[in-house]
Amino acid sequence: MVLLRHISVALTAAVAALGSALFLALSYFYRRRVWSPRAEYSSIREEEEEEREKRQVLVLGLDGAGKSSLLQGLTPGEAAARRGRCRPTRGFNFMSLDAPACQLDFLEIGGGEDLRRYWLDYLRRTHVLVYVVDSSDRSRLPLAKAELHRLLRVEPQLPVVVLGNKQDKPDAVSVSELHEALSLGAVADDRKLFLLAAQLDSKGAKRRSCQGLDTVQDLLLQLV
Ligand SMILES: Nc1nc2c(ncn2[C@@H]2O[C@H](COP(=O)(O)OP(=O)(O)OP(=O)(O)O)[C@@H](O)[C@H]2O)c(=O)[nH]1
Ligand SMILES: [Mg+2]
Repeated sequence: MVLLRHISVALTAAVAALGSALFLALSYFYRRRVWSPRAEYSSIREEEEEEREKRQVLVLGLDGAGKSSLLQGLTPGEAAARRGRCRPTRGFNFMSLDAPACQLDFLEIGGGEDLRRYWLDYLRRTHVLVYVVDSSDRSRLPLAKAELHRLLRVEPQLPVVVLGNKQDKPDAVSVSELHEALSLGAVADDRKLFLLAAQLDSKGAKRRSCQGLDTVQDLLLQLV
């Protein structure tokens, strides 16, 4: 009887010791995985870096100017096959471009009359404005100018790239005429403002024939 009691006490002690050892091992393991200050610090740093590397490019301009064509032209890979098949944007259109230094997030808001009232809502969150103009749409150049200057008044410091698109069309105005028609000379000297000629729709041809794309991309990477 006494022997049995000794064996039972010994077994209880062994189970208790094993349990404690297991508990200590598990606590140590989870403390290292969950609470390590170094791990927490590095995950915060990673999130911050991810956030810091994103830059938003807002793409605006009247309907039919070529905003979606710009986004398609800049999209690498599969989308290239769909170039030249743009439909009017009924809301917004988004595309990301991974550059070595950062991620460029392009956001196009449709240029139809009903959508233009929303343009201002997106200005404050953006790093660069790309304003696309149909250089051949002569009758609507005054409207394109009025809408551009409305945007410029709201964000006096925002860098702006104006693209004089559809330069392939015979009735397109030249870049200097566009400068005049859009009253770009009246824009404050301290604003970063660029006017580039472009031909963004290649009707299914390769990127090389979409004139202005590489220049636009390089310029944007410098501005953001
Ligand atoms: N000839 C010519 N056509 C172009 C050029 N760029 C765009 N287009 C055409 O113009 C039309 C309108 O282009 P989109 O890119 O859809 O215009 P958008 O500014 O996105 O228009 P919304 O989405 O309606 O605001 C399409 O049929 C394009 O194929 C260009 O450089 N030359
Ligand atoms: Mg569009």
